Amino acid sequence: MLFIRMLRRVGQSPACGCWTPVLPVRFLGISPRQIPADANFHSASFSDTDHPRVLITGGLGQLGVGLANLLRKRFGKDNVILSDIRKPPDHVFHSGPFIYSDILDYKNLREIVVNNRITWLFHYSALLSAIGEANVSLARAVNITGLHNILDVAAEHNLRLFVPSTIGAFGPTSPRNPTPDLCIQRPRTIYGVSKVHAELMGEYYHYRYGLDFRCLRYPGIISADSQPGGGTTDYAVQIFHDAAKHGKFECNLEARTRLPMMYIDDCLRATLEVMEAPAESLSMRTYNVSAMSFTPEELAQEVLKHVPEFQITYNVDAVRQAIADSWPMKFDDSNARKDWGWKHDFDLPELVTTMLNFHGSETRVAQAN
Ligand SMILES: NC(=O)C1=CN([C@@H]2O[C@H](COP(=O)(O)OP(=O)(O)OC[C@H]3O[C@@H](n4cnc5c(N)ncnc54)[C@H](O)[C@@H]3O)[C@@H](O)[C@H]2O)C=CC1
Ligand SMILES: CC(=O)[C@H](N)C(=O)O
Repeated sequence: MLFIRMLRRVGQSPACGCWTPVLPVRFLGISPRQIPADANFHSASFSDTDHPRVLITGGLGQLGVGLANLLRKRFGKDNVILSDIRKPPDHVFHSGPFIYSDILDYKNLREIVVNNRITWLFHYSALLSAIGEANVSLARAVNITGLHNILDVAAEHNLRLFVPSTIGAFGPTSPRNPTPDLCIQRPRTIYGVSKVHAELMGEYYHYRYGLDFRCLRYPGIISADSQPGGGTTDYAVQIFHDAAKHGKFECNLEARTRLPMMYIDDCLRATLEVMEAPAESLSMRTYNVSAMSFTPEELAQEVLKHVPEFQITYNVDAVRQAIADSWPMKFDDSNARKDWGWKHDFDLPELVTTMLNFHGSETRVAQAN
């Protein structure tokens, strides 16, 4: 009887159309994860004056360390825990809290969340598009089973959860120029399939259990001081290194392949902004974000303005090319701009100047030593 009375209290919220989480998830007979009866339900929330306690999974990849730096500046060093299954380099280990966390180990995840009173979770662990095609079963485990663990731990402990999606969540039957937020999504990679799954599961948990799920579809991200982890857009990172060091670059995509891209500072700022946006401003839970779109040929032209001897040649990788040909050429991110004021800072000329300045100064230091 008690259970039935409690169920009756679960209502429809007029603002978001989602189920109000009157009941802790474990009281619903259809809980996302069976929790032992004696377990505490940690509805860890923080007041506006407190800082969130943050966990970043998969934090040693291309994006995680930069995100930790940004969040630590905002919330304090000790409030942001970086985690991964790999051993951190010295400078990362000494820059703030680091912890081992395998997202496939649910008990380990729960222990970390409880012991550290985590309130915000940024879920960065994944196998990217190209490496995912080379190892489908691992990609399925990490990107899909791992995500289920993350959703459950976030729902049980009332966390605000950020999961990045990607331009790779679209496929050849999606409109490609531009690609809106809502359209056909039939990706042909395990990476893309797992990211559509993440978008849908996150939104389901939001409407069903009241999980504060937030998701951005990132374009290809370009960073100077971190290496990409096996994606289709990796060429747009490597080109700067090779241009500064060798004055030439061999590209694994065709010259005409147009893809949406973004400088890492814009990407991480967008991530923090959507996490801090008032819930009422979010008309959706998954947004496209974009900054620029270019082809290898156009990028090379811009590099040439700074490195006059620069030469680009092409040695196309068939797997990556097929993936790129199925992805958006240009992203429509008007909803992000309208709802929570998204605005990028870096267009192609600023990106190229910034990247070459970084690599140029690194090369000069290396030559001097
Ligand atoms: N870098 C980019 O251009 C884009 C990235 N994204 C998304 O952003 C997120 C972060 O991307 P990157 O940093 O580039 O990825 P990355 O591939 O560089 O790093 C992923 C990290 O996940 C970790 N990992 C793998 N298996 C794990 C496990 N079982 N438990 C815990 N960690 C595990 C790896 O050790 C690695 O450090 C990913 O979800 C990715 O899909 C989305 C679009 C573009
Ligand atoms: C765009 C992405 O998601 C990633 N960089 C990849 O190329 O797989």
